[in-house]
Amino acid sequence: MLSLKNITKKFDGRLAVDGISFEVETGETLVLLGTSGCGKTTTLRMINRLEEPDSGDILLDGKSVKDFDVQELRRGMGYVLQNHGLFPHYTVAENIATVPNLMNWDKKKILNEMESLFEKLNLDPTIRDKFPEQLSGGQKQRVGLARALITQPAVLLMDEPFGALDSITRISIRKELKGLADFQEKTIVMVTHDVQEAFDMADRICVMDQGRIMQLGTPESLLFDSSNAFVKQFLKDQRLQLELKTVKIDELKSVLPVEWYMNSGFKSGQSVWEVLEDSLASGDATIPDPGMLMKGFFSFKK
Ligand SMILES: Nc1ncnc2c1ncn2[C@@H]1O[C@H](COP(=O)(O)OP(=O)(O)OP(=O)(O)O)[C@@H](O)[C@H]1O
Repeated sequence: MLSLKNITKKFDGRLAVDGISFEVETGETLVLLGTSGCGKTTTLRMINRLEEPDSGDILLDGKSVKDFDVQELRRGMGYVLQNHGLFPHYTVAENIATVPNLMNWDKKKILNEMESLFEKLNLDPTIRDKFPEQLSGGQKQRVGLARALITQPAVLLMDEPFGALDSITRISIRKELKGLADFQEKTIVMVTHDVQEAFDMADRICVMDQGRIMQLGTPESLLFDSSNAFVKQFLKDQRLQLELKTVKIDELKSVLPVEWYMNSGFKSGQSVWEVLEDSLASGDATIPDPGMLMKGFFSFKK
């Protein structure tokens, strides 16, 4: 478990992070969400000591990060950046093997782990000997992820990891990652300013403004249980889509007619959004009456 306790950081006398506290459970994904300059990246960088807080403490499984050897601490935390952070003069294979080489892994183990990551991250194995500039944006980001994951760190820090990608690639990488067992087991802190991305990835979301936490909670609680004016305004433009993505079809059982529920081709656990999307994609309606579904959704919200 990762705990931040009353963390403060100033740059040139100005507070960038102002008394932040939160905990991230093992296996949980916490997303720091907020506009540019609200202190998300600084918060993330303090976790692996790329920045030092002015006050407060950060604990990893009960031990202050200050008491770790800094190299050892960073090796235990994968770090993924928006611009992938690959070394331009290293091949893909050399980039991914950087930390395993520092840890004196034998060549065979590195190759085996690399092969398995190529498969999991949908990377074409023929790019192994290419240099980053010869790759597409999506491939570079996948290589960046492979590099962060190869040593199986317990903690993964991700700073706008999909920010440089087009929206289609971004959505597909997000879906792939969320499906990976390696990913689900980790303690993850991810930074983004993209509201949809936060809602797609997070177990809990920490909305920040001017170095402070405005609200920290599940996507549901941010949408349906927020009295915070900043949070309301921040989610305003995308609220309907977020709500449709957050409410599960199973939750509408009590408000939809039984025959609608019985005759529809949805899978339990799908969000209302996914059911609508599937229905549109299939061409012939898999749900008998989409209007009925929307009616049910709005009456559920009341
Ligand atoms: N090394 C630094 N020196 C001086 N000021 C800094 C430094 N790093 C960050 N800041 C300032 O601290 C504040 C918070 O920056 P930070 O990068 O953490 O915000 P952010 O929410 O991640 O924004 P963005 O999404 O634009 O990266 C900003 O006002 C920024 O200008």
